[in-house]
This record gives sequence, structure tokens and C-alpha cells, in this order.
Amino acid sequence: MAQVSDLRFLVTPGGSLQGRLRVPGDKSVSHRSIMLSAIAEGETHITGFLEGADALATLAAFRRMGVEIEGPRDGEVRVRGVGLRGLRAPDGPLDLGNSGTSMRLLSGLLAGQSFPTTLIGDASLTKRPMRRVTEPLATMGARINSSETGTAPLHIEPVSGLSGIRYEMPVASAQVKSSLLLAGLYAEGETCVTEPAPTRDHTERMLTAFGYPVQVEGSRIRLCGGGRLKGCRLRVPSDISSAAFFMVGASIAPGSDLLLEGVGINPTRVGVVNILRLMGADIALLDERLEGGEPVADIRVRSAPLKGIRIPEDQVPLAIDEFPAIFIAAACAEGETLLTGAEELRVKESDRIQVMADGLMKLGIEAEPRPDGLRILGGTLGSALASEGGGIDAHGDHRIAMSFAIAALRAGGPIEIRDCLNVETSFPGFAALAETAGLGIREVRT
Ligand SMILES: O=C(O)C1=C[C@@H](OP(=O)(O)O)[C@@H](O)[C@H](O)C1
Ligand SMILES: C=C(OP(=O)(O)O)C(=O)O
Repeated sequence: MAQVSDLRFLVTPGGSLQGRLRVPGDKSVSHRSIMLSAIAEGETHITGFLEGADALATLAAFRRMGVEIEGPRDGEVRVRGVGLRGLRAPDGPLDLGNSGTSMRLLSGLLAGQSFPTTLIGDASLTKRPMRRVTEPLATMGARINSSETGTAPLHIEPVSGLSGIRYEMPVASAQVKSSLLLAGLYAEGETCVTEPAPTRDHTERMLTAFGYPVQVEGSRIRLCGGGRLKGCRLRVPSDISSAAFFMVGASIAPGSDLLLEGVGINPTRVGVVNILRLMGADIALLDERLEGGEPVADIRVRSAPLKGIRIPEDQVPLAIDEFPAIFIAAACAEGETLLTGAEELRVKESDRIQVMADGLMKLGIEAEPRPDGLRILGGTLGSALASEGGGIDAHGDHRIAMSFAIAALRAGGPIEIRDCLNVETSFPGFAALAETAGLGIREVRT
């Protein structure tokens, strides 16, 4: 079969979103479900697993370290855990593709093993900052060599033992927190991490589900090394980060009425709901329930006129992956929206502040990038094809690609988006699902 080198989305303007949809499983929870079940004792049965490239990269890494994993088949995975000390040396570098979560969490988990590993990734992952994990891990006794700029490849050397640390995190990052907690499982004594603001707490919740004691007091999370994880049953909720594109789409497209089923509404992830509601969105959380230790709801979204807002900084870590979609809502809102305190967006799969500003400007929207955020003046979206240069460049960033696809619902002409192959990392089947809801989207592979 010929190699596909690019995927473009061609999206026709207008329309509305209708019906009931279930978006794929949560990416953060899927990664952790494999990592913790692999080092648990006994079998873990996972349902709702995200069969996207990022979570599959984590799964493949553990297979290569000798863990028997059945599936995934229709989101079902069975992992035969090898226990905390049962992983084996892989026969070469572990390729984590585009996935920052895999690389940062695995750095912690592998820092205390008795064998060396090398972690590599694609061009985007190879540019992302890793010192935020390698430096605190080094103070625990880990030996991890990176490039001179502190990026991958990461060479992790075996050490005789790690020791627990007390660490005040300079950035609000669930990946840093999780990396240190995973290293803490292998460390002598207590590991205590303090976060500057709440970030997603899936690691803490899931460790508890595996029977591993974790103490959470305010912003402080503590655990002691040397315990045991016991295999269990896990159900992965639908990903609120994937649902966000549809929440924004249904909000901006007149006449929309959409139900998103079984979406995770963990309080550390609901920033997008809070922010869209502040902008005037009509979002109802229905049938709230707990599934596998995570709160879940059906989310009904009906179109509503949106207004620009100053986004509260305390919402930034709670909506960190949803800003590309939120910027589309801001472009369709009346007045100005201002985001500050979000410099982290510059070190994701792309520089999400600059890349979104460039795309919005192509659509005729006034967007002013700032070092730590973006100012957007809502207006009338044009056509990306009509603009100079034609089309939007997603820069290989899945969330940029899906955000501009959704923008077509309110655009004045067709939108073409190139470099969309990585949509597969978090949301396989996005275009087909969006089409069933009413988006006029076509995929072109070249
Ligand atoms: O822990 C996680 O699963 C994630 C944490 C966030 O990254 P940071 O920790 O860098 O904020 C988020 O952007 C990423 O998509 C997933
Ligand atoms: C930032 C993201 O993921 P990661 O850091 O795992 O690459 C994302 O999915 O938006």
C-alpha cells in the first residue's frame, strides 16, 4: 500500500450538529490504565480504552518490556500484570511517537528499573521540554541523559535505588506530578509532590483503584515506595478533550442540539464546560454518575449566542488541552476574549498560541498572540481557501486540526486544513463521527 504522507480535511461551511454521540475513551486515563496494570499483580480488564496512536504507543512499550496484553478489541484490553519488579529490558529504543504523556510518565516509571531504556519520539515530541521531569527525577537518584537542550532521546540508566523527595512543582503539570509519583513507587521512603494549582488527578485516583495507598491533602500528594498494586477492572470514560470540539461546534452552530454520552467530568478536567458557560453556552450535565472511580455524565449542548470573556486563570490547567477549541468559540463570540497565564500552550504538540493565531487570522479574525496567551476579537469567519496561501496548516497538531474543522460550521466559505494525520493520536474516526452529527467534512489522503 502506498505510504500516506498527508491527510487534509476539506470542510464545507454551515450546518448544525444534532443527535447522540459517543466520543472515544479518555487518552490520559487510557495511558495510565496500561502503565498501572502492567506493574500490578494479577490481571486487569479494561473497557473503553482509546485505540488512538498515543495510547497504543504506551501499550506497545509495555509489550516490549515483556507484559502480556490481549487486545485492544472494541476498547477491551486484558493486561497480565508482572508486578512492580517484573518488567524486562526491551530489545531496543521505545518509540513513543507524538505522545508527551507516554514519555514523561514512562521516564518516572522506568527510572527505578534494573535495566536501561531509551525513549524516542517523533519530530514534535523530540522538541518538547523534558527537564521538568529529568531534573526532579535526578534528585531522586535517577540517571537520565537527554540532549543538550534537555529533550529526547532520553537514555535511562539503571541505578541501585531511588529515594523519595519532597518537590514543589514550578509548573502546574499532571505529567510531572504523575512521573514523580510513578518513580515514587520504586523509591525508598516517601515521595511528596506539591502542585501550584490543581491538575488532572487520574494517577492518584487510579493508584487508589489498584489498592495502592496515596494521601492527598489540599495541593500535596504523598505516597511511599515498595507497596503492591492489585489488578482490577477499569472502565475508561469518554474523553472530555475530544467532546470539547463538539461542545464548541454545537454552541456556535445555530439550531444545534447534541447529546454527548458518558463523558468524563472529573473536576480537574471540566474547565472547558466552565469557560464555555461563562461565555453564555447552553450546556447541561445529565445523569451524573461514578464509573470506575471517575465521575461521568451525558452532556447536552444547544446552540447559544456567546460573548467574549476574560478567561479566569484558575481555569487554565483545568482546560489546558481545550484552548484550541475554546479559541474557535471566542472567534464566534461577541466582543473580546482574553487568555493569560497559559504559556504552557507554547510547548504542546505545536505552539498552540501562535498556530491558532495564524489560522484565525487567515479566517479574517483579529487574534493577537501574547507570550502567555491570546487576545481574540470575535467576528465573522471567512474562508480559509480564499485567504492568501489558501488553507490552514495544523502543523501536525491533532487539536489544531479538529478545532478548525469545527470552525467551518460558522465560516463564510470552505475550510481546508492540512497536516491532519495526527488526529489519529487522540481521536481515531473523528471525521466520520463529526459527519454523522452534521459536519460537512471530507478526508483527502495524499
Ligand atoms: O497527564 C496527562 O495525561 C496530561 C497532562 C497535560 O499535560 P501537562 O502535564 O504538560 O500540562 C495535558 O496537556 C496532556 O494532554 C495530558
Ligand atoms: C498535549 C497533549 O498530549 P501529550 O502531552 O500527551 O502529547 C494533548 O493531547 O493535547
